[in-house]
Amino acid sequence: MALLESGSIEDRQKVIKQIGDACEEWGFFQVLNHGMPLDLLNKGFANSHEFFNLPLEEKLKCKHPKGSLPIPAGFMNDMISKGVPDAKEMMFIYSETSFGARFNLWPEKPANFRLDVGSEIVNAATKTGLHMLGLVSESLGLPNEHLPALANAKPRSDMFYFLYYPATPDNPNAVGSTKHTDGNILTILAIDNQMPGLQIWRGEKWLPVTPVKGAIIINVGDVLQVWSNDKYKSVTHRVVNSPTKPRFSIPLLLGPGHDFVIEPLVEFINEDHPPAFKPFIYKDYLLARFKNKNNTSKDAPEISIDYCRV
Ligand SMILES: O=C(O)CCC(=O)C(=O)O
Ligand SMILES: [Fe+2]
Repeated sequence: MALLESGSIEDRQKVIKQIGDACEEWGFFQVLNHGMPLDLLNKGFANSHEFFNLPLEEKLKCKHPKGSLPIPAGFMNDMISKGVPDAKEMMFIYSETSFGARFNLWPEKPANFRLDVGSEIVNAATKTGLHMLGLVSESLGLPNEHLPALANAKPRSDMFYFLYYPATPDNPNAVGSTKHTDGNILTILAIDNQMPGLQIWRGEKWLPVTPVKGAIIINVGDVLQVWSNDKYKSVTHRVVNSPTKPRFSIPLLLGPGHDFVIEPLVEFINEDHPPAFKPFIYKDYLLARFKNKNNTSKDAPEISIDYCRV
């Protein structure tokens, strides 16, 4: 991304085209010189290590009672997919401008968690995410501000996860995040120490994403797939645990307005490309996905964006 600031107009166009090609072809890409200060990311991971290393009783102090919320906030260690527990723990935070901010639960330890994470880091990551969305907007031939403006309908639905995938020496096949697509617009993902484990589904097999030092990973979510009328792909991915090393990651799921109607944008509809999706209210989709995730039955159907197809 350094070329965006310092390069020629042609350099800038080259970077924008690379972003567009990656969104179309892979749904995932990595970015260097992304503008998210590395010291803030380090501070985020320092807080994450300290929090997840606390005794379980301490972490459970910021867990919402089951069923008390439409969508969870705070600590979670009992996520389950099709009857199999996810081998991970999570601290789930809504950004200050999100509809869910009032549900946040903050740990007492680490002492600075709320200040460091809740304000400074979340705000910087949101800014980086909106900046990336502006470039994605350009890559679709739209003005830079177009998609960020659509994303900005209040109240927002951004979600911020702190994820911890423990080492699983007794289970070499442990899966911390089971296969899914992201339901939001764009995900901005930081991975501590370039730990492997993230895989994307491509060509009928799992391909590893190998994190580059200092890079953040960006991936297309379902909403961007709908807005672009299937041009950009929200790609299925998962995370497998390591038998020897714990893994820490921090994704920001940049979402649209909670009450916003999502549908293919007119710019991507023409005779050859009629609307591929029916309009839907974002929160309805979000809630359906969460309910589905909490359905512990092995035969639960998977709610994906395909449910919204015409
Ligand atoms: O931990 C990761 O690297 C990715 C997690 C993920 O895919 C998600 O939370 O949606
Ligand atoms: Fe994901």
